[in-house]
Amino acid sequence: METYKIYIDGTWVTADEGSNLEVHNPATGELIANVPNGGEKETKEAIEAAHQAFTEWSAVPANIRSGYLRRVYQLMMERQNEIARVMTLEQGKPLKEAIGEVHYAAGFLDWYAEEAKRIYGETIPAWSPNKRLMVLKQPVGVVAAITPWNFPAAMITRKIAPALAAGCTVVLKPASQTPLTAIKLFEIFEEAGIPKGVVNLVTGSAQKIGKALMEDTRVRKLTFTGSTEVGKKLMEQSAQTVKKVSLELGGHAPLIVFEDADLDKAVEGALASKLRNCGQTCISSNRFYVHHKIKEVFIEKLKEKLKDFKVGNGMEEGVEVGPLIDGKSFERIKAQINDAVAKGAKIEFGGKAEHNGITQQGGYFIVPTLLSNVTGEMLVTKEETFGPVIPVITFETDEEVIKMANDTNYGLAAYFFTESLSRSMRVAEKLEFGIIGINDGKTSTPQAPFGGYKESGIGREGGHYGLEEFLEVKYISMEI
Ligand SMILES: NC(=O)C1=CN([C@@H]2O[C@H](COP(=O)(O)OP(=O)(O)OC[C@H]3O[C@@H](n4cnc5c(N)ncnc54)[C@H](OP(=O)(O)O)[C@@H]3O)[C@@H](O)[C@H]2O)C=CC1
Ligand SMILES: O=C(O)[C@H](O)CS(=O)(=O)O
Repeated sequence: METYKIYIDGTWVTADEGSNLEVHNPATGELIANVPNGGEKETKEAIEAAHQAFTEWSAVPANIRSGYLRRVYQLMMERQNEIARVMTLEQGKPLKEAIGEVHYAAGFLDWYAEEAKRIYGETIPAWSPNKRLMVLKQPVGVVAAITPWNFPAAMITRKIAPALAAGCTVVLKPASQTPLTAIKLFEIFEEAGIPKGVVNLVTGSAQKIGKALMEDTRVRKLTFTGSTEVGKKLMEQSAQTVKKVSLELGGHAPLIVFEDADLDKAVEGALASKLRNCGQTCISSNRFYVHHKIKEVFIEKLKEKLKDFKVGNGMEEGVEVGPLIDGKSFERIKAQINDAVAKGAKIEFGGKAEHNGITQQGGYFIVPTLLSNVTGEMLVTKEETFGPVIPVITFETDEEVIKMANDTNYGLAAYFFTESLSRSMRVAEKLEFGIIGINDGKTSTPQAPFGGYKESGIGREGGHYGLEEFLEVKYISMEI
């Protein structure tokens, strides 16, 4: 069994106490690797390394920084199969989807290699003839990045690429379920020649690492993707030293199928948004609002398509829906299905929780489950599902469905299908979500701003917006 190391100040090291964290394959339950169980000591060493490296790295000319990012992009694309295989082993997503994520993740390096060269300031016409006013954009400093297990590569590069482009240095804590993909990326950062201390990787106790990062005044920025619950905790902790924060948190996306929708397009978009990563994404549609006049035909079309989806080990050819990440997720989703049925929902497809039992060398699989007769009292319409469950709720008027769609504390993504241009603009403007898909269930791309309203987060990642999160604005007034 291989035991990996963490990367601090340009060196691969073990954890001081020598203890390790186990990494398991969610499709089989088997132990696949050990990684260091780092804590306060390793985190402080990583912060010191990033702090020492910041002065030099922030002074590296933008085109040189851009060159480093471009090299990382090239290496990621050259090693995409190796990275994808590790990702499937530790996270479970089908290999084809893992390759797609590596391309998505590398796309942030490609985009920010260019953005690094365009961090413009400005001059402002002064009101006094003997003054000159200007604005500089400068890197915020040492960045703490904490990432989730559902996109083990993309959530790292979506943070590290703009941070390095801006001239910041980084300490990363990846999710404990998926550290191996992070290690692969740091091998590439090292191979690309990124100077020591600029990027640092610590695996281990979330609480200890998080506390050390949040308490340290040298850390000037927190960028986090994960649950709203943890995001709130980190936001509280970062307030003690007034860190800048970017938070990409939970979601509960509505997907609306209007009476005039192209139903084949709607079915395709619904399944794309729902079954990507086995529904374990914050922008997965969680509530399917279907106009009452087309509900039956929509459900029949969905059922026809669902029959084609093969559930299983992501390493197997043709598998399109892998396992859930762990037993906790499995139990939550089973409870949501059982709650819905107990309150009158009908299982139109799936519902079988194929639980081989992780203790008996099995994984946690749930057949994509289509529920009809769903009402607002059911857990599936309130709690983030993070799994392959499709609850269908009917509606009659535009006003009614917009009100239902907005009735959540989340505000990350929303989708709707209609062939009407005027309805598209009216509904898009009224939906209280940061990401809107119109006849489109696959919205994520490196060049666009990703982020949410309300308790889905603060700030944006991707596009030129993502760079601003790592920059300070300095105003200079000069008397001449
Ligand atoms: N917005 C999004 O993109 C995502 C949202 N989620 C939501 O979060 C739920 C749970 O998923 P999960 O990955 O466990 O998300 P968490 O929010 O629990 O974990 C996300 C990251 O935060 C770390 N973390 C957890 N607690 C702390 C803490 N107190 N201080 C510092 N870091 C901490 C985790 O480390 P460790 O792994 O060591 O616990 C992990 O690296 C999902 O069911 C879903 O609802 C999940 C993934 C992505
Ligand atoms: O599309 C994406 O980038 C992911 O859905 C991000 S998240 O689910 O981890 O927020």
